[in-house]
Amino acid sequence: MDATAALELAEAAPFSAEERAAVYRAILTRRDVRDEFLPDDIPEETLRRLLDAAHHAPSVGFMQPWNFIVIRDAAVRARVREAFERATAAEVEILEPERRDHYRSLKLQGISKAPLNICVTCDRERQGRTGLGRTQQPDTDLLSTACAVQNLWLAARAEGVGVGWVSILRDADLRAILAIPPQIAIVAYLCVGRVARAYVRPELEVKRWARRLPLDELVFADKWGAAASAVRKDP
Ligand SMILES: Cc1cc2c(cc1C)N(C[C@H](O)[C@H](O)[C@H](O)COP(=O)(O)O)c1[nH]c(=O)[nH]c(=O)c1N2
Repeated sequence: MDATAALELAEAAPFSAEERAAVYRAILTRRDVRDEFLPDDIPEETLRRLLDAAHHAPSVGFMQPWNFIVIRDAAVRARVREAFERATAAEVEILEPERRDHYRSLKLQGISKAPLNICVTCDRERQGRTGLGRTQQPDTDLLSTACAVQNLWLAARAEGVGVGWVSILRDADLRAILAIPPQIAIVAYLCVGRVARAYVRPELEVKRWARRLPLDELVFADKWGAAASAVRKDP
């Protein structure tokens, strides 16, 4: 092994029971927040920690393809909100007729209520047109950016900050409103703000739109479709 690199290895022992519990608590109680935002601004230090958590996500070839457009301007958010309304109208049209009223009753964004919005983008050419790990799987830059979003989302939970991901937005609308150049992909539009309360279960489950699938039906052993009885329910 490269002796200089070996000097950079540090112990990677398991966390203490308390630390582990905190990590799993963040994972299990993270929610997509739409309506529980408080109006208080997020302190700069907190925002910086959230963005730094995102920036420490894994990325293909250590590409770090992300950028974060932090949006506080109410006028910009109002334009995004209008774009959301247009996109919702289009989405409702393609739903089965019997689900349309249910869909319309759901709250699916907090664009104006949250004091802060963040648009997370992916520069698809940050390391040239391909790069380590992307030759066969070119979309791994987008997947890396999604990892950054998840890091931010989990860190936000620990900070008492709610995050809601809004994808009911036409790419062209967001691109025009935020002046995003063509080679940059839009990955996520997030509503971000302090929250005092959050749903215990996913809001879409509480409101009977969907339910959590049983994990056991999703885990296979060795090949697609083979039940994995070896994966125990209670770790
Ligand atoms: C890529 C992507 C895109 C969206 C979402 C999530 C993700 C990962 N979610 C949130 C989604 O509805 C939510 O994660 C699930 O319902 C599960 O709930 P919890 O996140 O566990 O609270 C979401 N929610 C919403 O109200 N409007 C939206 O447009 C979207 N879009």
